[in-house]
Amino acid sequence: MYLLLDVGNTRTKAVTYHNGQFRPLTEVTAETLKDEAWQGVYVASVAAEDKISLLKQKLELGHVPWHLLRSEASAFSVTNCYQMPEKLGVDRWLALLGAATLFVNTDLLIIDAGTALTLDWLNDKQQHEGGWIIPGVRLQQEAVISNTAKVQSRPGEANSLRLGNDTHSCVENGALAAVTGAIRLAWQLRPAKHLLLTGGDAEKLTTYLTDLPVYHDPLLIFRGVARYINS
Ligand SMILES: Nc1ncnc2c1ncn2[C@@H]1O[C@H](COP(=O)(O)OP(=O)(O)O)[C@@H](O)[C@H]1O
Ligand SMILES: CC(C)(COP(=O)(O)O)[C@@H](O)C(=O)NCCC(=O)O
Ligand SMILES: [K+]
Repeated sequence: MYLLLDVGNTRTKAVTYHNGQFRPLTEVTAETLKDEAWQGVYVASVAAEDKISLLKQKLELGHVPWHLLRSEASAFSVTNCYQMPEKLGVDRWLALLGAATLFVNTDLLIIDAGTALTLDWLNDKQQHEGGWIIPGVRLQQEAVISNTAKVQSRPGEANSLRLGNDTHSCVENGALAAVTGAIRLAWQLRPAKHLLLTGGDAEKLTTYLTDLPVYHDPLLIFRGVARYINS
């Protein structure tokens, strides 16, 4: 049994991996992990470096081998287009590797709706063609709130594209419009066979993209991690 961790800028997601099966863990504490004989911990982290050593201590898993994954120029017949490949967020790299297990040699637009919203294109030769990074749904709201005097709102659950009629609804719905608008522009500029969506806001966003071939997969990054375990 392996423990897989995806450490993002907002929260840490965890799954167990055994015989090709993923099982999400809702609680990740020393107490909930202590009874398992872990074969290894695989970590995809875009957080500050010191966060991992703290996590290792906190989870009391110092005796288990930890593997910190890094973005590469190429692996598993997938290529990374960055001139400095290690600079591509490892979550984005693993999402590309995960996507290529679901749809082999297929044009894909891969979107991770996390703290930031990342959009990456993978072509049918499994070459990463590049992408975009924009503020995610919550950051869109925070950007306006923290840089203006009179938008005294608080980031909330953006749940509608209707025209707002007070500051709060204008900020919330505007954030959703910015994100879904960027996704639609991405699709218009360069459509693909499928639009793969993952991340904390993925489920919410699918509601506004029902006319596009959206494939929602909460495990996308972990599918990428599993390729390193199986290799
Ligand atoms: N239980 C939750 N805790 C925190 N954020 C959540 C939760 N469920 C959905 N979200 C949404 O997910 C976003 C973070 O997505 P996530 O993929 O976890 O980010 P990251 O990978 O950057 O840590 C938040 O901005 C929030 O809108
Ligand atoms: C773009 C990201 C911040 C997204 O991370 P997240 O919002 O999901 O926590 C992360 O992939 C990252 O730090 N990337 C490094 C820069 C790059 O990908 O070019
Ligand atoms: K992420």
